[in-house]
Amino acid sequence: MKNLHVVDHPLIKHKLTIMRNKNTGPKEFRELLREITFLLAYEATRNIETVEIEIETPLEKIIGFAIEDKKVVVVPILRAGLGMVDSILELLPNASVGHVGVYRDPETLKPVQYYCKLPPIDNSSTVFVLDPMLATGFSGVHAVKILKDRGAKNIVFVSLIAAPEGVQQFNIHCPDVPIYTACLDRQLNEHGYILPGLGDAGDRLYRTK
Ligand SMILES: O=P(O)(O)OC[C@H]1O[C@H](OP(=O)(O)OP(=O)(O)O)[C@H](O)[C@@H]1O
Ligand SMILES: O=c1cc[nH]c(=O)[nH]1
Ligand SMILES: [Mg+2]
Repeated sequence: MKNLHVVDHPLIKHKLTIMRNKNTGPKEFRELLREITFLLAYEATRNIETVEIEIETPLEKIIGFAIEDKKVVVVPILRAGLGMVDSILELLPNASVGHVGVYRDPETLKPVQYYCKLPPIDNSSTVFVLDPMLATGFSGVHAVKILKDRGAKNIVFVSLIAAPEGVQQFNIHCPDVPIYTACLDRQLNEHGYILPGLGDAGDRLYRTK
């Protein structure tokens, strides 16, 4: 699974364990998703472009670096991806944000798109697609296809938990898209839920069940 980057860190493991606990409520769940996304983003943004800029310290002139975050587009997959946006924008304050609304048909597990609003994207954009759960991978691959159709060449997928089945979908359909995740879980159950997972991320964020 060469496109997979599991960000292995004690802070992430600790926070993810609290998120997985069925007794953790929505306030703490949302806070932890924001915190882990911040830590994942540190790794996922490792290759974004910088330009050299001249500045003056109180002592002398130096050539420093500035990130080119105006070329960055952040795309949460609704709904659950929304819980990751604020924290990545803290690191990339000038990024544009696009939204792709997709839910899984509970029978077929195929993605049903109900919304898409994207800023201008071209082959110089770096696009971070956000979704806490990569289960079958159908929703993620769907979002990546939309972005490629708009001209994106440099796409990074950021998730909290990935299933082997979802990583395999990416390997087949978009092997050029790296996946950054906090954990590779064991497998999917017969309803397409990740085991051990954390349940339905959207429902836990927004208390819809
Ligand atoms: O990899 P997949 O099998 O496609 O599953 C992952 C998708 O399932 C969840 O969305 P859901 O359909 O529950 O919509 P929601 O975020 O609105 O709850 C999750 O947030 C992902 O988008
Ligand atoms: O385990 C899963 C699988 C898909 N979507 C979720 O929110 N959780
Ligand atoms: Mg859901």
